[in-house]
Amino acid sequence: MRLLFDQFMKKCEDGSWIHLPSYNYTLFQRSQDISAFIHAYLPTASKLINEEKLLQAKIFTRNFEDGLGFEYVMFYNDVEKRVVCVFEGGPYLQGMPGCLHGGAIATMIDATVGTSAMIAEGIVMTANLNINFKRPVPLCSVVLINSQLDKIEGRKLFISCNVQSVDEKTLYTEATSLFIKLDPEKQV
Ligand SMILES: CCCCCCCCCCCCCCCCCC(=O)SCCNC(=O)CCNC(=O)[C@H](O)C(C)(C)COP(=O)(O)OP(=O)(O)OC[C@H]1O[C@@H](n2cnc3c(N)ncnc32)[C@H](O)[C@@H]1OP(=O)(O)O
Repeated sequence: MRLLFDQFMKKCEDGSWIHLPSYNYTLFQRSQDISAFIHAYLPTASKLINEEKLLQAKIFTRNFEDGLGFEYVMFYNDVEKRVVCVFEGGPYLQGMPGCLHGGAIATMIDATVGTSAMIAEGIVMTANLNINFKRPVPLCSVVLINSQLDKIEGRKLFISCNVQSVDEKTLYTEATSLFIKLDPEKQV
């Protein structure tokens, strides 16, 4: 993983790729920011959310001890509208023995295509995620999640994605997704 990280960091030197910052925190630093966001964009949901519990909120993929869960780093290429995630699923993400849980793969795909969508259009939500699991991903192996922004139609963003082995010889997973840019005028 370190080797791949270094290779991508090298690609960042000429500015063609950007190393996306890790976000081991909520997207908001202050509780008022979280409340303001939810009331603005998710007014219906906000009525059901316990504000005290909200203070304990953490990003799902950053909640395991180092090396045990989701280990990943993302890079972005603006010209190609691509996000690449270098991902190693740790031992706590096991599904079938020795294999990564499909839900963990789906989570990382969602996070990668979601990052693509957020970079393109800001506040978005996943409306649809279609995944074909073609080969089992070995637990604790490093894989590349490649996402590509295919098109934007109004508030809709179509993003495709695949998960491959580092040598690109094995295609583990393919996915397509639809994200919707949230409209604060709508009562979602
Ligand atoms: C350069 C450095 C920058 C660094 C930046 C780094 C940033 C990193 C930040 C971290 C990123 C982390 C990413 C994590 C991503 C996780 C995302 C989730 O899990 S989210 C959690 C999981 N997701 C949720 O919980 C979402 C729950 N769902 C919802 O809230 C709502 O359904 C909605 C908001 C998605 C759409 O509602 P609404 O706004 O009322 O929209 P409408 O109903 O009006 O539809 C608009 C159009 O879309 C169509 N369309 C819609 N849906 C579908 C569909 N399924 N199928 C097909 N089509 C669909 C619909 O037909 C219409 O088309 P048209 O007529 O215009 O042609």
